[in-house]
Amino acid sequence: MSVLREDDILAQLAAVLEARKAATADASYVAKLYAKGLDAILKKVGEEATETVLAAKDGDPEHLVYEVADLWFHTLVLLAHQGLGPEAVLTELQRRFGLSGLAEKAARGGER
Ligand SMILES: N=c1c2ncn([C@@H]3O[C@H](COP(=O)(O)OP(=O)(O)OP(=O)(O)O)[C@@H](O)[C@H]3O)c2ncn1[C@@H]1O[C@H](COP(=O)(O)O)[C@@H](O)[C@H]1O
Repeated sequence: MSVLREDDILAQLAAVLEARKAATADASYVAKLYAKGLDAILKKVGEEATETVLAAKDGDPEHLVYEVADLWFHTLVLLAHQGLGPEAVLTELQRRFGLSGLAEKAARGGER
């Protein structure tokens, strides 16, 4: 069974991110990011991660949700740029589901 339905917002967004690979940079934020390249995308992911941390510290749930949405969005752009989609991450989370994080870490023999 697929981890993602076609009408799921993640699947719809992933389809738009794929389509933006053929778009011109002046008409689309995503196409502009693709044109800037991997380092620019990674910079946005780093910025949004920092903004998520700051939002969590300020205690406003709406602000936190807003920043996590920015972070998820930019990680989806990163995945698309690397030829991947959300289904790869969801499949990995599904594989881990029910596995104790502590047991998994012990099986690895400590830190990764
Ligand atoms: N979900 C998003 C989304 N979330 C955040 N953003 C953009 O990500 C940027 C967040 O960066 P910042 O908060 O740092 O704001 P900023 O100063 O404007 O950003 P920079 O100029 O520094 O990059 C903003 O420009 C937001 O508009 C998004 N841009 C697009 N999408 C989705 O992607 C689709 C395709 O977008 P386009 O390619 O622009 O049509 C859209 O229809 C949406 O569904």
